[in-house]
Amino acid sequence: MTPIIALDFKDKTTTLDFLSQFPKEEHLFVKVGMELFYAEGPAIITEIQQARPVSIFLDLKLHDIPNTVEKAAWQLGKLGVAMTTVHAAGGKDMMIAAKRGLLAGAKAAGHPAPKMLAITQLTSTDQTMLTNQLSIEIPISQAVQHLAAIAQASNADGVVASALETPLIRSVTRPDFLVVTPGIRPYGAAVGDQKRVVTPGRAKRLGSSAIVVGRPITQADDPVAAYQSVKEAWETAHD
Ligand SMILES: O=C(O)c1cc(=O)[nH]c(=O)n1[C@@H]1O[C@H](COP(=O)(O)O)[C@@H](O)[C@H]1O
Repeated sequence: MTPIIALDFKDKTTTLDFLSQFPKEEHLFVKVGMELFYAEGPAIITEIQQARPVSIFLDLKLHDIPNTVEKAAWQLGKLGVAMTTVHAAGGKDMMIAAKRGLLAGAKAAGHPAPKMLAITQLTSTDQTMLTNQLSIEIPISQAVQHLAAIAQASNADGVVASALETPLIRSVTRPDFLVVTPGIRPYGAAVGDQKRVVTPGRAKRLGSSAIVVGRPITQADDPVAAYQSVKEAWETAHD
């Protein structure tokens, strides 16, 4: 998979202006998150699909009781996106219900079902926060590995985690299980609110299935050049 660009923009105009810089021949993989989806609603998915060749990762991180999540997932399954997210912390019943909803919604709309990824521990979480705020006493890598195993047993197609945890996740999951890794920072890039960061080349070497990159591309002076540089580092596994 090519690097996934996080379209964390405030509205449709900003998003389509950003995308218009990229050559149409380039098939992009982009992520629509809460900010853009809440601003524009489901129509933003079609607008982006009509604007250029693209695959869409719709990242709304569902986390609620199983019945509510199943019904929300049914709505998302109808949209024709490639991937979507739930929180593994919602538990096994919730993830199984989410997958059921996605499959049924996609079937009703005649689309292939989106891959369901489970969030393990956010890349903005560090050990101090895990221990002091969430009261989880085990090492963060062990917490992530545990949630990945639960996610696989709950019909998830993969997880979202820091690339630092990919080898541990791979040790307890099947070979085609997806490990999608945000918190990616090329050397020298501002880390911002991320805690567990990795360069694109190292993420590849650690075994990530795909990387998610936002601000290092979207806030760059030349986003197309920044994207090409991330893509090259990812493809060659060099930094
Ligand atoms: O689900 C995600 O994509 C996600 C999970 C996670 O643990 N950490 C994380 O940063 N993300 C998302 O990945 C993107 C990272 O953006 P940048 O930090 O700007 O590269 C944002 O859209 C986050 O919402």
